[in-house]
Amino acid sequence: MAKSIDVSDLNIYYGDFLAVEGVNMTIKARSVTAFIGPSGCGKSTMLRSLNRMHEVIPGARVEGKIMVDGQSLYDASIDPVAVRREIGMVFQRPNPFPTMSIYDNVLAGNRLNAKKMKKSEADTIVERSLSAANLWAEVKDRLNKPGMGLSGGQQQRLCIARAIAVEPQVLLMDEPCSALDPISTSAIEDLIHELKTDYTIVIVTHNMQQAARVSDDTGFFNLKATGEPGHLVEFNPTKKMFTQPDQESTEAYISGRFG
Ligand SMILES: Nc1ncnc2c1ncn2[C@@H]1O[C@H](COP(=O)(O)OP(=O)(O)OP(=O)(O)O)[C@@H](O)[C@H]1O
Repeated sequence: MAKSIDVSDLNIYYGDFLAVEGVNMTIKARSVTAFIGPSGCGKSTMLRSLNRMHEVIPGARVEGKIMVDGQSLYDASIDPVAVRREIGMVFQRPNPFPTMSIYDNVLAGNRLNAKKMKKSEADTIVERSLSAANLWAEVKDRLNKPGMGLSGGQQQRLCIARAIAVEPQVLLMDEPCSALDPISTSAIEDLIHELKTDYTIVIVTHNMQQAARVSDDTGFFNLKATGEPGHLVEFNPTKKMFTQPDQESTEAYISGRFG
């Protein structure tokens, strides 16, 4: 199910503005890759280019190549809607659909994919997804209650359940814990650790400790100067990155000397 992603010579634009320049990296299947770097260096932009969410913004485009298990993501024959189904996304703020029950929230993506489901099939998907998101035990007796009635951390796990209900190959997470308290953050980090046995996970985080705790590989992005495009300074196994980085600027950022 999980897929690897090869990025080569990637430039990412908003209209004429080159936001991210010249990225090369390989994201391994069944692993967690973290993107770190100071504000505005293009981490979220980079993440959104990996499931073609970037181009939803008028004028936004990419140059270069992204290969997902050998298939070109931006090939003319590829349907971006299908890509977004296979490469799911979890956002900074938990965003359950406010009028839907917990049950219906989990199934929202499956229902968008149109085909009619039997009740038993739907029940199975709901239980499997909520269990995988470590939320089943907490909500199994109130599946028909509103998703918005859950705590922030539970809502974020509900959003992760919704993302995995459609059985994606890759999960992109854009600062998934930034709106959560430390206990909920720890629950999500444990979950990320478990999910990587089945999924390729890419996470943007401002939290160095979190990157060190959850990821196998880390990409450090930076700006050469204000107004310049963001670029990938270093991409290495997280252990190496946090103990013996290749670049001085990585060390300065990680040790809190800038950004
Ligand atoms: N919709 C947009 N239209 C135009 N420019 C944008 C848009 N979104 C982001 N940018 C610009 O692209 C650059 C990279 O932004 P991005 O949000 O990817 O950075 P980031 O590293 O994720 O920042 P942060 O850590 O603050 O979330 C910035 O200069 C930003 O102003």
